[in-house]
Amino acid sequence: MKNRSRNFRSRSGRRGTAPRRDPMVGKEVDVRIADIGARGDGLAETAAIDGKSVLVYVDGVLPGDDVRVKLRQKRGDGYGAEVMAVHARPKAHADAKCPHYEKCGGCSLQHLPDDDYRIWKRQRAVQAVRRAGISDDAEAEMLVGTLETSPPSSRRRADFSVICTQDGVFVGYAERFSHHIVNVPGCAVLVPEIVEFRNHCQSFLESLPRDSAGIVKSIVINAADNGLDVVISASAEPDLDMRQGLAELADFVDLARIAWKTGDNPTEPLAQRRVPEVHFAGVAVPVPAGGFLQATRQGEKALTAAMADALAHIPARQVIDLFCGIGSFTFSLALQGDRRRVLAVEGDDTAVRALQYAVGRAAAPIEVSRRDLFRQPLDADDLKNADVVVFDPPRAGALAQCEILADFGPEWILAVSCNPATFARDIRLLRNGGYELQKVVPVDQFLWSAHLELFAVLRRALPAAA
Ligand SMILES: C[S@@+](CC[C@H](N)C(=O)[O-])C[C@H]1O[C@@H](n2cnc3c(N)ncnc32)[C@H](O)[C@@H]1O
Repeated sequence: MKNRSRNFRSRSGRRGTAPRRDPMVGKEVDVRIADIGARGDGLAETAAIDGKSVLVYVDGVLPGDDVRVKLRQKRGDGYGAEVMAVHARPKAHADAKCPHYEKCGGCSLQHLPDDDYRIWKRQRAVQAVRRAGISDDAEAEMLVGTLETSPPSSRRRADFSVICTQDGVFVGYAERFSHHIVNVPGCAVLVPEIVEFRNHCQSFLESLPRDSAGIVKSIVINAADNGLDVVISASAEPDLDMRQGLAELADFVDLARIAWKTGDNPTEPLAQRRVPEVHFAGVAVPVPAGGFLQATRQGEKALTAAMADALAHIPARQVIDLFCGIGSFTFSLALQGDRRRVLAVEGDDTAVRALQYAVGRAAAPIEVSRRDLFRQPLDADDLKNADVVVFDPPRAGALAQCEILADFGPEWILAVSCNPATFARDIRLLRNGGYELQKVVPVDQFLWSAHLELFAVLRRALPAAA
């Protein structure tokens, strides 16, 4: 038989064999949605070419929906699919809350009725607890508290992609099923100041010649307590018109600061009208350009309150706050309730400097240390005087640190996580090292999306008395 696979030249110039087209891709099949998966898609099954069952991930559906879908692309162990026709919807879908819902890929779960959404999100926490090794369903259910949800119009950080072409200027989020960017002038999750600034920004870029506007690639905006802090990332340095235009825009909308970043170069402030600041436990902390903030003030408050609640029952003098950022938790750990000494550890230099500055001004009992906790986690000696360790790592989790905590950690650990998968892995490690998971609080700062924050209290089981 003739071999139909075409020879082609790869980018490296070497000859290879073109990947064979997957015969399932493009196929239309009828499915019934069984469940909502971890990323918020409806889950269904269909028969593959070999007759075996494969998973189908469908956007914008509810369990029980009967739909005809087109398989679009291979996705992990199954196929991503798009609804072509609805045969039956036993349960009504909720009306979208955002005018951009149909196009924008940002918050894909607006079609879930409110109660179903809250139950689904809380169940993500219950599943993470099960994956951490607690196989008893009733026990996992009992450990997980009520979902703390941030309201619409409360997200204080936006990371917009920007595309300026002859077709127009787009400042927003990736469209569903595509790399196109959709403008979001009425985004329902961001704080109104950010939405308003996005709209001004789009108009400003539209007023420029396209090749001049075309260097802008993304805009990161943090709503600090005293105004917006904006970082524009671009492929080239700004020309004079761009600099002047952005400085005027900063004036017009009363931005705290606007800065420019070309490639990997350091960020250059274009206009600073005041230093952007946030307050933690009453202490003003300068926000580094593009620095990390908890996504909503309400989410930060819920996490801090859960921490204070746990600490009310823990006699702690010495606390270690790992992956502390600019101190969202550090100041309340040190200054609220019993005054405690805190060692705050963070890898990012700009965050460390901002925190050190605020600690100095507040004369707080906090020592700040810069350290890469992936490569050089705290060891047994570093941990020996701590009563409590708090950690809040990025999405990758705190594997290296948890391996050491499992053997040498203090009696109490308070864990925060923005990724249920790495949360489950890290908590399992700690449980294997002798910690008992006592409580989990799910915190929803990313309304109508699949993202979830988790707070957990762990206590080292004491050896039984002889
Ligand atoms: C989820 S944020 C939490 C920050 C802080 N706890 C808060 O709530 O604002 C994770 C933090 O870990 C820091 N980080 C990331 N990788 C790190 C590493 N390898 N070592 C130390 N810190 C790191 C980031 O800079 C960031 O500040």
